[in-house]
Amino acid sequence: MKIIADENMPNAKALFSHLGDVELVNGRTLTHEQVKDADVLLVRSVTKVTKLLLEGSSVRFVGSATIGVDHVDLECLAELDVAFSSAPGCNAEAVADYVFSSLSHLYMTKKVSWLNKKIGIIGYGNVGKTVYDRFANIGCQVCVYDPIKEKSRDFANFVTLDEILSCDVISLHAPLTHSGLYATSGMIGREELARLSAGVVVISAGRGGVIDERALLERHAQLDGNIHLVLDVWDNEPSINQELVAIADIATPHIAGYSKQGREKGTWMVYQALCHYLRLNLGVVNERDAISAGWISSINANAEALKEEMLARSVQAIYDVARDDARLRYKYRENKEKNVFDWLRKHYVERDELNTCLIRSHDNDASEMMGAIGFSVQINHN
Ligand SMILES: NC(=O)c1ccc[n+]([C@@H]2O[C@H](COP(=O)([O-])OP(=O)(O)OC[C@H]3O[C@@H](n4cnc5c(N)ncnc54)[C@H](O)[C@@H]3O)[C@@H](O)[C@H]2O)c1
Ligand SMILES: O=C(O)[C@H](O)[C@H](O)COP(=O)(O)O
Repeated sequence: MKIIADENMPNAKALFSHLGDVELVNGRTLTHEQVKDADVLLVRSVTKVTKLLLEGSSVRFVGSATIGVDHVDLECLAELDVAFSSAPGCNAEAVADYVFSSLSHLYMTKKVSWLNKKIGIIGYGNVGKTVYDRFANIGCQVCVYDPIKEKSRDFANFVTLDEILSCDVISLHAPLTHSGLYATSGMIGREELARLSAGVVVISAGRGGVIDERALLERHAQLDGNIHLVLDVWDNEPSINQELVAIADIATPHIAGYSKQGREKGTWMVYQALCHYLRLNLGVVNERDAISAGWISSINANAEALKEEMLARSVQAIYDVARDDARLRYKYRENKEKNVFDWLRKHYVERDELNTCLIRSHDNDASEMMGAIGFSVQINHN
């Protein structure tokens, strides 16, 4: 069996080699010629899986080690009778870590406070719910807009999009969709942006294309720059708008989900799906071996510090998003790589998730908050 896999898929050779010959390729530039005699195609979000790529090939199974599936033409796969599987939720914890690291950065560098503010989330899927639960468990006033999930029985504080737009922090976690009643392409346009108040924090870590970037630049100018932008996803990646980079508080190259565990889990989930498709017993490699435990470190929570500062400094000890923002700005300035955006992603130094770090504390309140924000917690009774 011939398996073509994106070279940025961690552990692909280690996991899939017992199933067939694994060839690693650049997913962004993949052609029909390269896949035509493959049986299995394993991709990440940079590969457009279309009729053009697959028609006339021997590919029978496509796996995407990602949460988002907007790069895959699912109708075409069904038409060609090609099985498909993605990795729902694989990096939801990583994206939530990104959100809280960004808020930590804004607090520590500009004293932008979020703890007692109104938080609005767009999209209540695996990522949105993880982010929502963290805010809710910390004790924040949090609401969510998800007109599709609202109809299910999930309990959450569902509100209108208008109400979300009046919040102090808005975090976007909807997929990119172009059709249907609730299509998200351009859903945060000029009209919606006009409703944002000065001082708002907007975090975009879902997909580029959900916010209208031109309108965002205009609104930023209208508010005299008094809007905090945290941008991980962009229109037209990998050629991103440098005007927008310049005004963003945090600009990163679509790495919100790039924790070591999140990326490995993506590969592992696709591996499981392929084994299932091939009707193979999954015993050959177990999950414990496929996903790193992380370097379990521990932090003593300092309950004396201000709560928001304690949270911020602890989060930053494990993942400080400023490192990714600085790297992006430096690399674009230096501009020696042909494709800075993809280079940064390919050479990303993964980080561990907050949950790989154990918080030790005598203080119950501090422990509870640290647990709520994503750490593992051990309460010290002596
Ligand atoms: N930046 C990153 O690294 C990164 C990492 C993971 C996921 N993502 C993106 O985040 C998206 C969300 O991830 P997820 O795991 O929560 O996906 P999911 O499929 O579990 O959930 C998506 C949610 O969005 C809701 N939704 C759909 N249309 C909506 C609309 N018009 N308004 C509000 N909500 C709407 C859906 O009902 C669903 O509940 C993914 O589609 C992916 O594109 C980005
Ligand atoms: O959808 C996802 O899972 C994320 O956006 C993912 O982190 C994208 O990473 P890529 O596949 O582009 O490496």
